[in-house]
Amino acid sequence: MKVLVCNAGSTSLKFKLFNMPAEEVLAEGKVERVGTDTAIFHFSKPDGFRIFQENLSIPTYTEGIQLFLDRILDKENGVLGNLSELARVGFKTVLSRDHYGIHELTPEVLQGMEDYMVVAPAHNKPYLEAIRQFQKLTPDAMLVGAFETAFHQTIPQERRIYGIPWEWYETYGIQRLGYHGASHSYVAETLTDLYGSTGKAISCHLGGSGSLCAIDDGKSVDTSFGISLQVGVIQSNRCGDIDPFIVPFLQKEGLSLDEVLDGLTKRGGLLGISGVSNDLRDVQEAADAGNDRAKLAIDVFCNGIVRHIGAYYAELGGLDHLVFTGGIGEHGTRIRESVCHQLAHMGILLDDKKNQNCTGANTVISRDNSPVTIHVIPANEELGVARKTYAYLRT
Ligand SMILES: Nc1ncnc2c1ncn2[C@@H]1O[C@H](COP(=O)(O)OP(=O)(O)O)[C@@H](O)[C@H]1O
Ligand SMILES: CC(=O)OP(=O)(O)O
Ligand SMILES: [Mg+2]
Repeated sequence: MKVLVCNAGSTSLKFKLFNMPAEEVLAEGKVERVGTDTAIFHFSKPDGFRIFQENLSIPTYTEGIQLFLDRILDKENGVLGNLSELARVGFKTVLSRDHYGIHELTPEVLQGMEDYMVVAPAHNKPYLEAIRQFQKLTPDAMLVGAFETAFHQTIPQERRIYGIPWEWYETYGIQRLGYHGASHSYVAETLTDLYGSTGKAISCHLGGSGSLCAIDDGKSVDTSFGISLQVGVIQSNRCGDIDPFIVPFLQKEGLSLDEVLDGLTKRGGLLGISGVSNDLRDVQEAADAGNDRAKLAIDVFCNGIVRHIGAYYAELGGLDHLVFTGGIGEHGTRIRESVCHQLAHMGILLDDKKNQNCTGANTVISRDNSPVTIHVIPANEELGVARKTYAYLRT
């Protein structure tokens, strides 16, 4: 059965086409910097066929999806004769009111995504667009959503509950939910495959969005995202943790709620502090050229990671593995260096050479005598979604 997985990230669009249940990858594609004129397209097949294009104008996710579909349908180098060969399309969806785990994307589930648009605007919007595009393009395929919150259901209540009136929790379900479940669970599975158990681990998924997850014996026991994806470490253009009273204060100063939300969700984070870009590569380049705000943005980003690792170390009561994953986790050599050097006193001892030589593949980058083993594990969120999409039984 051919299963296509669509991972619409906040800055990127990733696809993997699987032959299931063999888990054979027939083709994969990635569009980076969606929504810009400097988008980058990668496409590859197991036979070695590769495409790499830079400086493309990809204003929306719809264009990015079409770019990938054109490639898989290409007469010469494609892998499908027709889109009707796709039996199922799995989406790494974020959240839908009252829906956790794996669901067929029925009108009710899509309505639940609409209902929660306000807490996940950078994610539910592109997913809804992508899902509607596939409803038209592949009317016979089953469309399935693997909602990110499922992995975090094991977080104990004292770390889920906010200090808010109890009826807000009961009436509106306001509590920490957590995201990046496909990535953090893949980290847990990979550590279990390598060591027989995760032990006490912290997974740092750092990409367009960033979240950390404390994992104890394979289970999520805390995470830095909340009910929304706006909190925790600073994100590429979202604010991360802030004092909630900034919102009414700015309103009182004359800004409308829409203006405040626009600032927090689109003009904050790395972009807001640096004033340069939401892409760490650009921010690093500016910092190297002497831009002080760019340097500060990187320092704030690293400090958030350090602070959360410290908190989770305390909650876990120790640490066996520290894992970096996601676009920045895999390629951000200097971010890993800065974070680990600040944590050497906790037994997180980086091998600088191994860190510099790491190409983003599955690698241990700690010193041989480091009490905590430090890993780079490339994210493979699509595999888990493919497995769940394939196994889904229509109810
Ligand atoms: N070589 C690199 N050095 C530093 N950062 C990088 C590098 N390559 C990618 N990144 C960062 O990774 C981010 C994208 O992460 P990714 O997890 O792929 O995206 P998304 O969050 O959209 O799913 C980019 O915004 C960029 O900042
Ligand atoms: C939740 C999620 O996957 O976010 P992103 O891809 O933006 O990191
Ligand atoms: Mg992502």
